[in-house]
Amino acid sequence: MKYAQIVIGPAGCGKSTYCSTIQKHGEAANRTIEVVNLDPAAEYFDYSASGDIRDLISVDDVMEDEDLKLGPNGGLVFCMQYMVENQEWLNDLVNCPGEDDYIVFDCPGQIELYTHLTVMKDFVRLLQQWKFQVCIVYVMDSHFVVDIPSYIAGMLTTLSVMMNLDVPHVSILSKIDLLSASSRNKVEQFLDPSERGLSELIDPNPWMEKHTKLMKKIAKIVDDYGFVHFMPLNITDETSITEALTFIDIRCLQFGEDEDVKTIDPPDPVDDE
Ligand SMILES: Nc1nc2c(ncn2[C@@H]2O[C@H](COP(=O)(O)OP(=O)(O)OP(=O)(O)O)[C@@H](O)[C@H]2O)c(=O)[nH]1
Ligand SMILES: [Mg+2]
Repeated sequence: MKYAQIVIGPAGCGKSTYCSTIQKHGEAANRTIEVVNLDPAAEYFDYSASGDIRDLISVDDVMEDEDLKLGPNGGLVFCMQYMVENQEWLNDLVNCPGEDDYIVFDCPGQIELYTHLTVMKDFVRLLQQWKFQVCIVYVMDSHFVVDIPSYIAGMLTTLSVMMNLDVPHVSILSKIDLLSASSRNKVEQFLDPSERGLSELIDPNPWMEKHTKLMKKIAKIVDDYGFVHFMPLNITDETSITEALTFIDIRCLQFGEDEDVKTIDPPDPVDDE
């Protein structure tokens, strides 16, 4: 079996940093984790890439094409589509890296690629056809989830990606090391709410009664179904990196487990109400 983490998330959230952190962590543990750059507009990353979409096509190539007349965003989508249509090149790319078949794909930061366009779905299906066990690692900057409404909004974005891509999934909260102590406490509270759940953390707002009610309902659904699993990642703390990688390996990829056991546990059943 082969394993693939597809690392996605908004621009600047820390995807490339996550990839290099995981690769270095693997090296220290004597484990080979290949990283492939799939961002055709990438300018800087500090991992050692065993493959790079820019060897096939780059956004600059596309934007210079006088027939296509595409800007940076359209150009990027074009590059991704071009890549999945070039299956032979892609197959060589995923077969090329070293002996171990554990690949982390560093993807672009354009959210539409994951929420409603089909190109990443096509990419996932190709990897599955090539016998990869695939999971999505959705990176989210923890600074954007330090209050309850944004935390819930973050969950909903993650949920829409989950529904579009339809493979095991974890959300990594990045840049935890940069949070103030009070913001870190808040995030910890959201991640591990009391038994009464996330919905109880929402303060009533008399000026936005309807809005508060809606948020409580959404939070209740999130509580009940446990749809989205957020995992904090502090890249300065080896224990935190180990915890994140272990969660992904075991819960999302079944890496290192018996070949027979390949299913993810369904969420706990809830009553219809
Ligand atoms: N301290 C700290 N800095 C981080 C962390 N994650 C990312 N950064 C910094 O945030 C900036 C953006 O990080 P990248 O890893 O390039 O983000 P990205 O998601 O790959 O960005 P795009 O590819 O442009 O979408 C860089 O300056 C990183 O050094 C983190 O967990 N801790
Ligand atoms: Mg990047």
